[in-house]
Amino acid sequence: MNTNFDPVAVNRSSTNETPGYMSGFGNSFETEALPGALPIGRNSPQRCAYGLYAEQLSGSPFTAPRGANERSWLYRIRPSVRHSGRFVKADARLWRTAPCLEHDMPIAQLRWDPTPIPEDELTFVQSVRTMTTAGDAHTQVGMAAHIYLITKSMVDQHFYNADGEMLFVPQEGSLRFVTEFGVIDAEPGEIAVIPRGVKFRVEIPSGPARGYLCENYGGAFTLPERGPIGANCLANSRDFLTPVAAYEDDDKPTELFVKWGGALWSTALPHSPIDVVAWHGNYAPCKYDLRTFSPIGAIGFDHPDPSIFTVLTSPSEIAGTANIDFVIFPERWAVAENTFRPPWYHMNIMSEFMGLIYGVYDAKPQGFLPGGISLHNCMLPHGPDREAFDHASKTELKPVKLTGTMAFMFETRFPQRVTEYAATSDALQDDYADCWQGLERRFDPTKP
Ligand SMILES: O=C(O)Cc1cc(O)ccc1O
Ligand SMILES: [Fe+2]
Repeated sequence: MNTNFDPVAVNRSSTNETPGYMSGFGNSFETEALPGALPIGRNSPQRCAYGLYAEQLSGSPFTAPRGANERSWLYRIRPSVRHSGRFVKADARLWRTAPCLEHDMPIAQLRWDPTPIPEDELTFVQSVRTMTTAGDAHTQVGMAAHIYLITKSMVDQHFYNADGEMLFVPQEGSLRFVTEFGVIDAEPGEIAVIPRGVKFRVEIPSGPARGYLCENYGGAFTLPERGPIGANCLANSRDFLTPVAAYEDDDKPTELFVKWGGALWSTALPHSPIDVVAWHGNYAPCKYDLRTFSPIGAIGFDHPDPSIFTVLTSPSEIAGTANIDFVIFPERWAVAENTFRPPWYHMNIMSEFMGLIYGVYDAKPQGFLPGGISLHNCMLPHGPDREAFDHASKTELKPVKLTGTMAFMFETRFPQRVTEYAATSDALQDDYADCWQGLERRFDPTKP
């Protein structure tokens, strides 16, 4: 895995296997896999080229303000309505949807070890295990945080999620998303965002894969405002990559799974739904290399709020109060003078689900492992463990580079409820809160 950003190593272009990407975030893209497949100057001609059907996929209400209005036009071999018409309930296994009140976990700071990848054959849909849920999918607010442990590619199977948009954070093994819009390859260090309603299958070209998944029931992820930072840095639009059109003309029957209303359903399709020959619009999947994030930080003193590391935000109706912030802690220099450099001790209204993709997280040098999880819910105190406190209080404050590290946070305004699976998982650490027990009294009124 390449933990350092090397622009040459970033796969932005075509390979023999995947047709390539277009650069930009939320652009009005247009792409066609056959010349002339895309109607010019109109969306819905009387007859589409090549006998294609025109279909609109909207991710926002038609009348959403322009900046939040998302839709694409797809030109496909068969319209999406060509399913069997009958949906049957499928086994959602450990995939849960908010509100999920199955477990009444006592309030606590929680931490899980990485969950080993099982031996059994598990496709993406079978492999999702929900750790936390927040809000209510039925009212399109909140989120769920899952892990996935995939050991088998989806073959003649596809999936779409009507309940939410999906933000994939690969931690081990790469994922190939064969989507209606084109093909995305994402490796650890990269993320992929699949909007609500987009059909796809997940393949594992390099073997078993483990990672994190945020299911966003609320407003679509978008770039945060930069405010006084200006027009550059943090996540730059051009580093988001959306696939060019690529289609399958395949009449093999396929099973289509749909997550809808908090349940998993399945129906039969007589053909591959990856049959979009051309598309245009601003509602499309994308990937982003987290190593292209340009962090802004304290170059004087003090420790800024972690919102400076926001990659994507899912807004709520209240300005500045995110449904979800996706925040990363990438490689960076720590240079602040006369400063306790790791995160301060804190209690926050937002609830923090953290994962580690690789390396060491500065506030938790022990016990928070790549593939592991910590959960610091609304108003539950947390901060550096004893070891991190001691080190940061005594260390010489010369410039230090935090290298080879990538932690992240799904931070939501809603308290996160722990699922039965998460609460009973062997990976749950029973001694996590002890990491702060060694923080003894240091007060001495005679020593200012
Ligand atoms: O709790 C954490 O480790 C995440 C975090 C990091 C930081 O730099 C400031 C606040 C915060 O919640
Ligand atoms: Fe925190």
